[in-house]
Amino acid sequence: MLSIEHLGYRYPRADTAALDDVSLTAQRGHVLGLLGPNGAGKTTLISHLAGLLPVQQGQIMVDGQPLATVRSATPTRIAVAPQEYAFYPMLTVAENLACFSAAGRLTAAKRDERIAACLAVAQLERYQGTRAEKLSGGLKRRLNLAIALLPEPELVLFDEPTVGVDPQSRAFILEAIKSLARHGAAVIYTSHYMDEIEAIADQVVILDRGRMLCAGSLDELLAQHEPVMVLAADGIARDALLALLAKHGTVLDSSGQRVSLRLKSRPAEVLAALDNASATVHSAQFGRGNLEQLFMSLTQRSLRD
Ligand SMILES: Nc1ncnc2c1ncn2[C@@H]1O[C@H](COP(=O)(O)OP(=O)(O)OP(=O)(O)O)[C@@H](O)[C@H]1O
Repeated sequence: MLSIEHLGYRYPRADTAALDDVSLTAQRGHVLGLLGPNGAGKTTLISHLAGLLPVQQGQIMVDGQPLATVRSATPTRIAVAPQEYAFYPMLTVAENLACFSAAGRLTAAKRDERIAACLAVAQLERYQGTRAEKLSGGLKRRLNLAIALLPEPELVLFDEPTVGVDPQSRAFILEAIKSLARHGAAVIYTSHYMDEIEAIADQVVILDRGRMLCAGSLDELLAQHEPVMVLAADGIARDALLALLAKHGTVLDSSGQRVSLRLKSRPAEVLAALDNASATVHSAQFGRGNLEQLFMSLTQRSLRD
């Protein structure tokens, strides 16, 4: 449905590009997860799709037509749930929805139907009469979600919708977004939480400093990389432990005697080497890595830096 080709963007007077040669596609019925640390370019990408930034380099097409053409012909096909709260704080939940549905040029009959449906999706029925400014952080995010969904968009963009949200609302928002894709929308979801991307995304793009590091399904991405071992050992000095493990792979992360290692050797060889060095292994897990470890192995940095 959406195809971005070789997108590049540099903010006025910036030294480096915020986006550099980014190409991706988003399909109906799928969630595309855009994972990257602070400053990776996620918001810049979403801002392009929201029509807030002009295309400087490359192109963005929706069903074969330039995005700008689609946006001006049928603006409601694409919706954005931005990072900021996008509603009127002084109005109640119901008034906000009425106001945004009027702005979305829905017919009166359709308007009532959509308001009811979006209240239900965001489970905000109980809060219809509450002024938006009085809602908790999680409920405010849910109001953002309800407003974004009012016009039944075909492509929905979520820019870190769970920032500052309690765990219950977070789980709820993720589930609502997944169900949106199940009902046929194309969804782009940005986050710097790898567990959210792992939970929600059918396809994953990892962005860093404006560039795409890799793209594919979660399984494809994780299968391309060597397995990871996470172990805790003592009876051996930390420096000696790290030096020993460095012979068997790349140390991704370590804290005290707990180490994550991208393996080059077989796990049994690592355990035998530790045994020979009189180390006591308290726990060892072996398997494919996660997105955080993949990011670290590609950049030698943490997603959370
Ligand atoms: N208005 C602006 N003017 C100049 N540079 C900007 C502007 N907005 C963002 N940038 C820069 O562009 C780069 C990408 O920023 P962007 O906000 O898109 O990243 P992000 O992945 O959304 O980060 P975060 O997770 O912190 O929201 C960063 O280096 C940032 O400093």
